[in-house]
Amino acid sequence: MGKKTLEDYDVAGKRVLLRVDFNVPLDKETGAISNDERIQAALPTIRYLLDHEARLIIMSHLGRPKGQVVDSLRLDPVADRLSALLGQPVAKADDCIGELAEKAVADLQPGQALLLENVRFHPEEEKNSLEFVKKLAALGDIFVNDAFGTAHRAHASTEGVGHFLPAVAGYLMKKEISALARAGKRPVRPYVAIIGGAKISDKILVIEELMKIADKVIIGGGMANTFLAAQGYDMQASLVETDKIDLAKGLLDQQAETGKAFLLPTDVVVAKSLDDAEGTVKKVDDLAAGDMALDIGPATRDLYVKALEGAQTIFWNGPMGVFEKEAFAQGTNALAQGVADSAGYTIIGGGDSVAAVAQAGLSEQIDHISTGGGASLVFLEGRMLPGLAVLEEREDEPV
Ligand SMILES: Nc1ncnc2c1ncn2[C@@H]1O[C@H](COP(=O)(O)OP(=O)(O)O)[C@@H](O)[C@H]1O
Ligand SMILES: O=C(OP(=O)(O)O)[C@H](O)COP(=O)(O)O
Ligand SMILES: [Mg+2]
Repeated sequence: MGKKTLEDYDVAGKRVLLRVDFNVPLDKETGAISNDERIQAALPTIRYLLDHEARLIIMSHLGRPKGQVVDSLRLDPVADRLSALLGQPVAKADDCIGELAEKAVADLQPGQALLLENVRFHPEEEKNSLEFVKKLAALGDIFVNDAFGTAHRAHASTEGVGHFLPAVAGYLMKKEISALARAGKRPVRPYVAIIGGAKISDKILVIEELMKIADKVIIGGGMANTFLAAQGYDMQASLVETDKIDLAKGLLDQQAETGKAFLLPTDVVVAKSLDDAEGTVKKVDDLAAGDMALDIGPATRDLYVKALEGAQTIFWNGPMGVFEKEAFAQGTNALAQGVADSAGYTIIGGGDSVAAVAQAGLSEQIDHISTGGGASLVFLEGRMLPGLAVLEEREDEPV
């Protein structure tokens, strides 16, 4: 990795400003944490810092509150879960800057932990505004970045503060980079990449690069709908990003020229509402008014699982459907089983994808479960991660 780590500084008594990605999936009905793997993944770093008598100040975002206070995205339940996992109290401040944060930091003793409120309640976080960065940085003496899942964002708490404090990587950051490097520059081939999920505008551009790097690209989930619309199918009420249809057309043209294997659904599971107890299987040219494509269909499932045969490297980000609802989880489950059965090196990344694989009970059979979806895609493309780039280089041998 070539970056300094938390072991390179004496943290005893110091105020350590730690960025983590506690953007955990929440149950759509109850708002409760539905999967806490992102919290668990940061525990080695948190435990090390507390054991070494740091005054630990933890920062994270949760969801996309767009610069406003959104009560359902407060971090109190996350502080409670972290406290339960650690077996010690975790204080919680109701803001990440200003008097509330400063007071909570001043009260911290060595070996104690504090979680600041959702950094995205301030619009300056995503803008990486200098004044906001300085306020955050003033809370700490050392910056540790363990938020691999957000390392592709150049935000105040992931990148900005790194310019004002000694800045080093945590254990999760280090582990993610070394595991993903195996699928990076020289993947063992055949290499199959699978992309699904809902963050279409964020991730569609990455597909162009993946089409160059991977031997086969499989598209499912919400991402597939925009491509199907680009092929001229009427996706009706499905999640489609209309302003990305032209981009998708361009990618399809490129694919036609290169002949690269690029798989799209031939059938989907549709429903009129997310609350429907079961969906209906339809061919992609057969959707009726009000139909939403919420999962890949059985023929597509078989096609995709077969396409994994013989793969030596598999990377998957983004569920094949709305797996949170049983009626639309079959595509994701079938593909998870296919990846689990593969003899190749397998990586599944993304906050929701990780939850989906855990729900399918298959996490143990995957070589690397990455806490980052967007971040691992950017890394595998060979692009720089701003949250990693800002960390100090090691002068001696790389770790
Ligand atoms: N066809 C679809 N229509 C709407 N949402 C979908 C569809 N397929 C998957 N999703 C949603 O995508 C979300 C995850 O997307 P994303 O955040 O990009 O993945 P990850 O967190 O694994 O990186 C899930 O909440 C899932 O319900
Ligand atoms: O959940 C995340 O990414 P992912 O859904 O791609 O895994 C990260 O916390 C980044 O969140 P963002 O995409 O709102 O910046
Ligand atoms: Mg997600």
